[in-house]
Amino acid sequence: MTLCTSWLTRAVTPSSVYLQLFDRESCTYTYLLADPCSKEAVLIDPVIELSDRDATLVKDLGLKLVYVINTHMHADHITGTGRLKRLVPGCKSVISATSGAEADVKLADGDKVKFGALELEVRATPGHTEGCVTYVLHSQRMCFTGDALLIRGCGRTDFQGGSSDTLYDSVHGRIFSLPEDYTVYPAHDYKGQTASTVGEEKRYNPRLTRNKEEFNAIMAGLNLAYPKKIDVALPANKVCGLHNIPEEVAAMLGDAK
Ligand SMILES: N[C@@H](CCC(=O)N[C@@H](CSS)C(=O)NCC(=O)O)C(=O)O
Ligand SMILES: [Fe+2]
Repeated sequence: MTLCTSWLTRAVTPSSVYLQLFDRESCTYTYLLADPCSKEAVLIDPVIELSDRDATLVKDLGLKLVYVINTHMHADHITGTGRLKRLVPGCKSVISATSGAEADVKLADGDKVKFGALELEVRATPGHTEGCVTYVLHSQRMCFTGDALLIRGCGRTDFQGGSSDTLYDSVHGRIFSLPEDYTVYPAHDYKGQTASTVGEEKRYNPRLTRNKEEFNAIMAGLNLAYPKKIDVALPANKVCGLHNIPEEVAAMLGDAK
């Protein structure tokens, strides 16, 4: 396939634009995916403080942002979804219906998110939260696992309807069932890792290679501190990140109130 915009080379595979972006504060990965021919694009898991960065990138690359998507209702940062809707008029917010959050498009297991010639398959992968989904871009052999599956780890299961039993079944049934060469792109990494593969995680994930009983014990013993921003992030993320934005964030964003 010929590239429609050849100077997009740093971002392009033969038939898709793919960029991994990082938020140093929350260690969140945001992904920009686009069809280089139609220029239709989606953002997955944007962070509110970096919405200007994301909007500028979309503009610079000449992309048409169609959807701003979340893998789940985040507890550790405010989503950039609502703010991006203001910065890039016309794009729609997207999250799973089971997340309990408001959005223009509410997804269910098996739905497809189409942009240009590309398509994300929605796989329900609850357990970290009730509403977690994994987005699979089969044409590029990529999956965006949110906090369900992290590189050599997984999302915690101690709030937002989390359940280690459910998470174990989600990862084994809906992610490890993908072909082993599919690249795994998580929503966070705290150790500087960027991507993995289904095959690597099946072999080397220290939690999910164990049996379910052992996994449940590991998760019950994590003893993690609650995310610092959980009390502001959850109410804000219920409405696409546009509720009671902390003053320092609102001041930085200027128009987000
Ligand atoms: N210290 C951070 C929060 C870190 C944290 O709890 N991360 C979550 C994903 S964000 S909901 C998680 O599931 N971690 C799993 C793990 O094993 O670390 C903060 O204060 O924001
Ligand atoms: Fe999370």
